[in-house]
Amino acid sequence: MHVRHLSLVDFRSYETAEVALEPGVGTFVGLNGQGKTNLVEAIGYVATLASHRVAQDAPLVRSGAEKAAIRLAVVRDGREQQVELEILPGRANRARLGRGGPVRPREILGTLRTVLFAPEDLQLVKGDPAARRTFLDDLLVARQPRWAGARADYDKILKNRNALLRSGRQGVDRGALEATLPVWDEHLASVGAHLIYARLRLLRDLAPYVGKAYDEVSAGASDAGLTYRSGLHEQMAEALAAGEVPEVDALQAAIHQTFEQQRRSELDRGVTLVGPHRDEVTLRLGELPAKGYASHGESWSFALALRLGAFQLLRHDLGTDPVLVLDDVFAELDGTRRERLAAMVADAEQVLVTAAVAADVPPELAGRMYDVTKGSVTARE
Ligand SMILES: Nc1ncnc2c1ncn2[C@@H]1O[C@H](COP(=O)(O)OP(=O)(O)OP(=O)(O)O)[C@@H](O)[C@H]1O
Repeated sequence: MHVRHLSLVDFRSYETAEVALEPGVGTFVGLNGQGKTNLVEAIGYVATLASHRVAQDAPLVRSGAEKAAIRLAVVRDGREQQVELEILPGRANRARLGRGGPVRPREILGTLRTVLFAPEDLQLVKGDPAARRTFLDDLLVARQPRWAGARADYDKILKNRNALLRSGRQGVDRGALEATLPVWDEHLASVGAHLIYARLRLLRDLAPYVGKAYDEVSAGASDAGLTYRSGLHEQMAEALAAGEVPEVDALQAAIHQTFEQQRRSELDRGVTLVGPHRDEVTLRLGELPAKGYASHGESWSFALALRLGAFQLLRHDLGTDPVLVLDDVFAELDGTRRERLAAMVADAEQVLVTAAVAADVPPELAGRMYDVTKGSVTARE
């Protein structure tokens, strides 16, 4: 798939922008702070309903404006679909597909698929477990948008269960608490088991692509791997770390069993200690964890391999390429990695690149150039 046109109103630094795009490579070039990343951030937002840079929506709206709008024309297998999103911080966003009436924002997920690689991705390797959980869960949704609903349900259940446990610490009658808690245990175990199951299947499918991408980026046989580390009881945790994918029922039973083991700690601490929100994915190079052991260059290669692995998995699953976005990454890579990356993505249907200096982008990947200067985007002839 590819984006044929991008329109912005009051998004970040843009009052308005109209950008015609083409399949193949498009490179946005401009000095720092001119608005290159803002363009690809808007495209990524339509694909994921989230920014790769900020957790809140307010910074996405041009300072002084009340709302921002992004409109895209997306082409898949020769058919074009219009998708429009209005961002209203503090309120529900509004979405529209084609010429139809408003739809719930979640319904536009799947219209556009993107894989975005940015300097922030180094945190996938060096950062906290939350970054890797988000990577995995975002990829679940990119693969099958219905997982967005399960994720939201899980977050709600977790919030309610935590509130109940906290109320226990604040002196609410423990009898009443212990009568209500099983209801939330049941909800959490049910949705949580499905989420863990989906993550395990995703990891199993993704790992070979990541291993292959790592070897291509680093030109070596490094045995890059992914391991699921679960807070479930010991026997189950060992099985999951070994790459087993149990049935949902078995995972659900394991969550209940671990709740029983952890009951006292949960009541004392007032927080849920069991479930997918406590699990983690570790990245390995051979037997060593990447975090804390990998060199700076190896960490970059791993981050890149995760994104390129995701790209290959989606390409295989969907039968069409997601739009690949390489935001500001060439300046971070050494010459060899730059060239290997360029060779690896050259056959993607659409690659959007941002760079402060055109010379950082390998010439074979430069494609169509766009100059970005404060508030305007101009395609070079
Ligand atoms: N909500 C907003 N309202 C107005 N301007 C904004 C808003 N958010 C960001 N900006 C401006 O957008 C600019 C940053 O744009 P962007 O991040 O796209 O830069 P860039 O061209 O990718 O730069 P670099 O090469 O440094 O990464 C900054 O000048 C910033 O002040």
